[in-house]
Amino acid sequence: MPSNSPETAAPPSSGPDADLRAFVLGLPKAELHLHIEGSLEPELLFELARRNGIALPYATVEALRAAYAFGDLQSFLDLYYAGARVLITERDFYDMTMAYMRRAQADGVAHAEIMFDPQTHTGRGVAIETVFAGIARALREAQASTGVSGYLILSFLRHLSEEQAFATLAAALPLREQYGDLWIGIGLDSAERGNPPEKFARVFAHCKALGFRLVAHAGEEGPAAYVRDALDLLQVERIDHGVRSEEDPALLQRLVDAQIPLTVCPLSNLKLRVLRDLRDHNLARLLRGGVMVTVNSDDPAYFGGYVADNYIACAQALGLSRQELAALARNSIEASFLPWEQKEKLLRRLTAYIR
Ligand code: HPA
Ligand SMILES: [Zn+2]
Repeated sequence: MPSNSPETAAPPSSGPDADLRAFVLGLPKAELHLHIEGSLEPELLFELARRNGIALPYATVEALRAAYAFGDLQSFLDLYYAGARVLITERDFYDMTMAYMRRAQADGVAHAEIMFDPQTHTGRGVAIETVFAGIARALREAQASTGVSGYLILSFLRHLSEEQAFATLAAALPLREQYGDLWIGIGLDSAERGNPPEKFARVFAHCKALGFRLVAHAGEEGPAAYVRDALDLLQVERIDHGVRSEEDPALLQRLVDAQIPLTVCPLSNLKLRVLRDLRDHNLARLLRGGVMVTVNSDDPAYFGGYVADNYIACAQALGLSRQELAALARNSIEASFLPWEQKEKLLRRLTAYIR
C-alpha cells in the first residue's frame, strides 16, 4: 500500500512498477470524488494552525499522521472535521485548493469535480463567502496556469438537518452569479448510516429545479437500499462510492442498464475498513460486469494516496490490464459534468495516448 505521506512514497525509478506508474500518470483522467477538506495534508494543516494561532492536540506532523488509523467512517470524520478547524481565512482555502490542483496535475488529472462542505466552516463562524472566494480563486488560477479545470459540488452534511441544508443553500445562492461557472453541483456526504437519502428529498428537488447537477454518497457504509433511494428520491445522476450496490442484483442491473456512474474510492474503502484487503475490492468485478465505475481519491491526505495511487494500487491488487485502466479513465471523462465538446476533446487525448 502507498505510504500516507506523498513525500515519502518514493516511486520505483525502473521496472514494471515504474512502467505502470508512468502509464497511469500519463492517462488523461477526471477526478470526480474529492473532498477538498480531505486534501489538507498534515504539513499544511500545521502551517495554517501556526498562522491562525490555533492549538493542535498533536506535537508534530508525524504524530498527527500516525493518528490516521481509522476503524470506520465516523472515526475518520471526527479527525477530518477537527482538521478543518485550521481553515479560517480566504488564503487558507486558496492554499489548500491550490495544493490539491498542483498535485492533481502531477497525477495526470485534466479535470476535477471538487466537493466542499460549507457547513463544516459556517458552523465555526467562517463566512460562506470566504470559503467560496478562496477555493474559486485557486481553481481559476490553476486553470489559467496548468490547464486543469475544476468544478465545485457544494455538499450538505447528512448528519445535520434538512432545515440546515436549506439554510446553507439560501446562504450560497446569492454567490451563484459570481461563481456559477464553477459551482455546478450539489452533493451529500458525512455519516451515512441513520441518515438516509429521504431526509434530503425536498432540498434536492429544490436544487434540481434550480438547475444543479446532483450527486450523493450512498452504499459506502450504508445499504444498497440507500443507493436506490438516492436515485429515486434524490434524483442524483451519479453515486459516490456505491460499492454496496452489489448486494442487490436488481439494483446492479439498473446501474448497468442506465450506465449510472459510481465514483469508487478504493484506498478510502480500505482505510475505512469497508473491506479488509484491496484484493477483495469489487471494482474489477463491477467494471467487467459493465458498471460505469470510476476511480477517485476521496480524502487523499487521510487515506494514503492521490488518484494515481488509487489506479496503481488497484492495478496491482486486482490485476487490471492497461486496457482496463484506460477504460476507468474513459469512464471518468464520460461521467464528468463537462460539456460534451470538452469531453470529446479529452476522449481524443485519451485515445491518442493509448494508441
Ligand atoms: O468518504 C466519505 N464519506 C462520507 N463523507 C465524507 N466526507 C468526506 N469524506 C467522506
Ligand atoms: Zn467521499
